[in-house]
Amino acid sequence: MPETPFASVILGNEPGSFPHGVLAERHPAIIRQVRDALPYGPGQRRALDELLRNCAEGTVEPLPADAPDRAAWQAWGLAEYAGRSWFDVPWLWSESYFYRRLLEAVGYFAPGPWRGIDPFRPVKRAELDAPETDRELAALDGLRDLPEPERDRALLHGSLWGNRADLGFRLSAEGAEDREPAPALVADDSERLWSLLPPDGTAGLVLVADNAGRELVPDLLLLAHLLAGDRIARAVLHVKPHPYYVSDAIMADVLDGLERLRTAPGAAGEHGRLLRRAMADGRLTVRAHPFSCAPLPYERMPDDLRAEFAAATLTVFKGDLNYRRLVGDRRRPPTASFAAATAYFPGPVAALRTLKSEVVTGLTAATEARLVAAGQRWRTDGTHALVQVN
Ligand SMILES: O=P(O)(O)OC[C@@]1(O)O[C@H](CO)[C@@H](O)[C@@H]1O
Repeated sequence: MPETPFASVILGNEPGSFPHGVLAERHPAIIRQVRDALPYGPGQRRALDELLRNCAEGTVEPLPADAPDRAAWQAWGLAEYAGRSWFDVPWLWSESYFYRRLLEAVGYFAPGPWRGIDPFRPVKRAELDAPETDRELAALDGLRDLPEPERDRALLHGSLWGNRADLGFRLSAEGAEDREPAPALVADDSERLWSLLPPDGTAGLVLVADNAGRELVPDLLLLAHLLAGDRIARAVLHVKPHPYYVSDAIMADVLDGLERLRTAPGAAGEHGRLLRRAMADGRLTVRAHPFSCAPLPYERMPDDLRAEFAAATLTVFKGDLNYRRLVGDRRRPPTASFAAATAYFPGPVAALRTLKSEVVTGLTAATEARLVAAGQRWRTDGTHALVQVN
């Protein structure tokens, strides 16, 4: 299936641009953070130092011959991009491959004791254990007596704004968490979103998750709320098959999040226990598809994933990176149609995302003009959000 033909693919080779800053500054900062996070041995430290040098000045190197996912990466573009500068290949590709190389450096895929050890786990755990998470969970008790539409809205917005909790983003956006979110969404199709869940409660919802911790917890609460009220019959939660973009959720993070909920007092604990039952009886399943960490737009998804999304009543994509992959990581005007950009998608689809990179579609000209009048930071500073549906 061809990618949307208009608008050029974003590269990271323009000094001063946001993508360039991610490759030149955020990635080295992530390596330094990982180096300090766990007691890695000399071999791992050497490999991390080598990656630090390579990602700033060097070229994309192939994966080792025995890497389990070598064939997949060759097909995803490595065959074409090996030997080129990290800055001259599609930005989305370069970022994804950076995380793959980071896992290589710490021995995540190699036989031995470090296999499967998440280098980002310490930062993810610290966030999940933070007192802010307790406060957010306690706030759920205040929703009990609200009318249903208000509770719907609160839980949807909890999941939406939970996307600000993104540990990679915070590394290069100091104080982002403390900045007030903008009062209005730049696009709001929430009514359409709710209308896609039929009142007979038969819907199957797919939620393509983004970050662990303080984003995944409100995602889980939203699913629990929908299952508890028989608004959906079943849910599938897609997480990443391995650590990615610092705080993206993997299965271990789902288990941590569920445990955090199950052991919380009040309504949060009830939601957690409901989710445990839903997992036991198959109403809630978790998937970790290899394509979830692919360096490609969803337009190029494999057939099995396409069939799964086609069968869902609604698929919800969370977060900035999933948005870039959903609409294509291309330079489009913000008024380009979201419906056209997602026309390839095999079923009803929604995006819940705070804006942390420049890709955006579906804005009205008036909204764009209002935002641009105050500068361009709205596109990347995480203070604005959208709910879009096709
Ligand atoms: O997908 P998320 O967690 O909402 O955001 C991911 C992000 O922090 O990383 C990318 C840049 O590295 C951008 O897409 C965005 O800034």
